[in-house]
Amino acid sequence: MTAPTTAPILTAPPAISALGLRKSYGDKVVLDGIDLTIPEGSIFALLGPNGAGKTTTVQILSTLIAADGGQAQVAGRDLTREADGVRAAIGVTGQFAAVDNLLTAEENLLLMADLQHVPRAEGRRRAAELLRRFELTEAARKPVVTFSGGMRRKLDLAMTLVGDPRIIFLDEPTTGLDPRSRRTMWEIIRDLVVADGVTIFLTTQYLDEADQLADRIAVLDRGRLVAEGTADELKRLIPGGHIRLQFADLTELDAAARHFGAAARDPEELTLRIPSDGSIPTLRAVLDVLDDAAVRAESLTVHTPDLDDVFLTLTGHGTPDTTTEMAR
Ligand SMILES: Nc1ncnc2c1ncn2[C@@H]1O[C@H](COP(=O)(O)OP(=O)(O)OP(=O)(O)O)[C@@H](O)[C@H]1O
Repeated sequence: MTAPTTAPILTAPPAISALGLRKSYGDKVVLDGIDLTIPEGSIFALLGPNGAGKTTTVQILSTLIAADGGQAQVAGRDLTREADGVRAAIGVTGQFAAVDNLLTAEENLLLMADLQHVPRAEGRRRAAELLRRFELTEAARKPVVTFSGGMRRKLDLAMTLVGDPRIIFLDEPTTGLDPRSRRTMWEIIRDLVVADGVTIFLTTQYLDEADQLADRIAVLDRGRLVAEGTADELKRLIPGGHIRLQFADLTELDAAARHFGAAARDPEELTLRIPSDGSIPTLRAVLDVLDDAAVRAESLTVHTPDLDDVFLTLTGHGTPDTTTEMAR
């Protein structure tokens, strides 16, 4: 037998791992056994509707509250036995933010640097760098109370970064922001991973946010993870694809509808929605049927399932807030 010639593959330990996390408030079970493995240098999204248990998960993993059961390691440290070590490695931004509205942006950052025991000169340097990076330099000396929602979120995140954390928890980082500010936040978040190699654990109610940002997504519903994977993997989990045919008038629509038994007919929109996997043979078959029947469609679009479909299928309910926000 010859000795192996290749070096053993060293895989980095996960930034966050959890097994069987549980939490109840009185009779109400909020987390019902959550397992997570999040690799270093990745963006993980915990996606769920209001009240699903997202904030509770962040609060437990960031040592703010204790779980009733299960175990977790964050930055290689045990959550309960080495809580101080966990705190030193993480930053938390979100619904329980530390921004003081009466102070200026700069004062908030310097205060945070002080609290983190960053030496005075280094604190000033980091504050200036963060203000520049988040395009807050001009507003640096203004009280935060005058800031827009987007500026406040940026400052909140900048304050988290003063301590140079390796793992960042972002609890609903773009809730309530207008579409433009959301895009800016997304760019900042992406850049953190690319430029600094940090790990990001974000919670969101927005399917498009998880789709845009996350390497992996877990869907949380009523305290349980109902699915986990990349956005594409999740989309593949479910059927729901269809071909949409648009017609010029009701006569053409009705003529077509007679040939597609399973199709949904929408007389107002003058469309026919035919369940389909979107493959070439099924497309060809649809076009052949239309040709044979001498029916003319104005346009044809193929719809592959998106995260909305996944969410609906997995949880049995939609995310009304998401729909409202995305429709703005
Ligand atoms: N301190 C508490 N005492 C009692 N119930 C609580 C407490 N904190 C959270 N809950 C309940 O636990 C459930 C999950 O709350 P959590 O804030 O984790 O949900 P979420 O997914 O973050 O929702 P949202 O998107 O609305 O922030 C909710 O029903 C909430 O009312």
